[in-house]
Amino acid sequence: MVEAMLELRDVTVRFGALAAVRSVSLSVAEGDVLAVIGPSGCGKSTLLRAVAGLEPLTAGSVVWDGRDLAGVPTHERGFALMFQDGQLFNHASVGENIAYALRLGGMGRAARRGRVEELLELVGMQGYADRRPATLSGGQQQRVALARSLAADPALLLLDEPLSALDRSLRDRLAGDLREILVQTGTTAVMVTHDHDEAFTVADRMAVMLEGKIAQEGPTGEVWRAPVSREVAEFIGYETFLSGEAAERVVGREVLGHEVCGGGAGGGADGRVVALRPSALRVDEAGGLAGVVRRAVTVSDAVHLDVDAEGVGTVAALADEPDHRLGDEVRLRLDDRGVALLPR
Ligand SMILES: Nc1ncnc2c1ncn2[C@@H]1O[C@H](COP(=O)(O)OP(=O)(O)OP(=O)(O)O)[C@@H](O)[C@H]1O
Repeated sequence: MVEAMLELRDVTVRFGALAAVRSVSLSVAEGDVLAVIGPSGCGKSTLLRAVAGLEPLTAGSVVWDGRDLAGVPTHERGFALMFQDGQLFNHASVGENIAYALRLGGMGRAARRGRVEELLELVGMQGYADRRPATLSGGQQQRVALARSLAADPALLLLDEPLSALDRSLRDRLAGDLREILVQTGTTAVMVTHDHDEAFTVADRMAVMLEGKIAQEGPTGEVWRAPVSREVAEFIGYETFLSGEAAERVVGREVLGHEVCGGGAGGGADGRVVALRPSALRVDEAGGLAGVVRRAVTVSDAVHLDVDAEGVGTVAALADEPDHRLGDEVRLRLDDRGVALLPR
C-alpha cells in the first residue's frame, strides 16, 4: 500500500444546522489524482475548501504528509487552487499571470521568464506570454490558469470544476490534456466535478459524494464497473434498472446465475438489481431482445433510444444510425461491458 500524502479523517463541515460535509474520510497517495464527484449541492466544493484551509472544520482533521493542518493558514499549506473560472488578472499579461507566484517566491527575472516559457509549452500555449487574458478563448484561459496553478510546483493541486465553463467537445479534449499534464508533472491532485466522464478521464481514483457523505471510493475503473448502490449507479451513467424476470430476460440466466449463485444452476435474479448503461444495449438485427422505439435523441456519435422491450419494460439503448423513428421495431444485443449487478 502506497503511503497517503493527503488524509482526510472524519471531516465534518457544518453551516449552522446544515452538515454540508459529513464525516468524510479519504486519502490520496503521492502523484495520484482523486476526483470527488457528485450532484450539485452534495458538498464537494465545501470539502475542497476545507482541504485548502478556506473553510473551518467542525470536526475531524486534514493531514498532509503526516502533519495535521489544523491552524495552518491557506497560504502556508503549499497547495494551489484552480476554479471553474480561472480568475486570471485581466490587467496583466499571460506571462505576468503565470509568473505571479514565482515573483512572490523571490525567483529572479531571467529564471521566471524561462519557467513561464516551460509552463506555456506544458499547457500548449507557446507564444502567448504577451497576450491579455481577455483576448483568449475560454479554453485558452483555463490552460493559462492551469499553468499559473502549477508555476510554484504546488505540493497539492486542488481543482474545482476546472472545465465546467467550457463546451462539451472542448471539455473532452482539455480533460485528456489535463490528465497528461498531471501525470507528466507527477502532480498530486484532488479534482471536484459533477461530470463523471471528466472524472474518468482525469483521475486515478474516484469518490462519489452524495448528501455530504462518500457513497463509494475506489479506482475509477472499479467504480465505473461496479457501483455499490442504485444512487451511485444513476450518478455515473447507468440508466436502466431491472430485477426479477425482466433482468433475466435481458442479461440471461448465465450472468445472474453465475454471479448470484456462484456458478450453480437456476436462481434467476434472486431479488437483485441489474444496472445497465445505455451502451449495454445496442441496436443489432441479430440481437436477442425485441422492442419498439419510444424516443430517439441524436448526440454527436450515437443515437440514444428509449425502447419498450418485450416482457421487460422501457430500457435505454444505443444505435449507430440516426434513422430510428418512434414506433420502429428494433432488436437489441447485450454488451456485457455496460452491465453491473448491484450488491444486495
Ligand atoms: N458559506 C456557506 N454558508 C451556508 N451554506 C453553505 C455555504 N457554502 C455552502 N453551503 C451549502 O452547503 C451545501 C454544499 O455546498 P457545496 O458548494 O459544497 O456543494 P457542491 O457539491 O460543490 O455544489 P455545486 O456543484 O453546485 O457547487 C449546499 O447546500 C450549500 O448551499
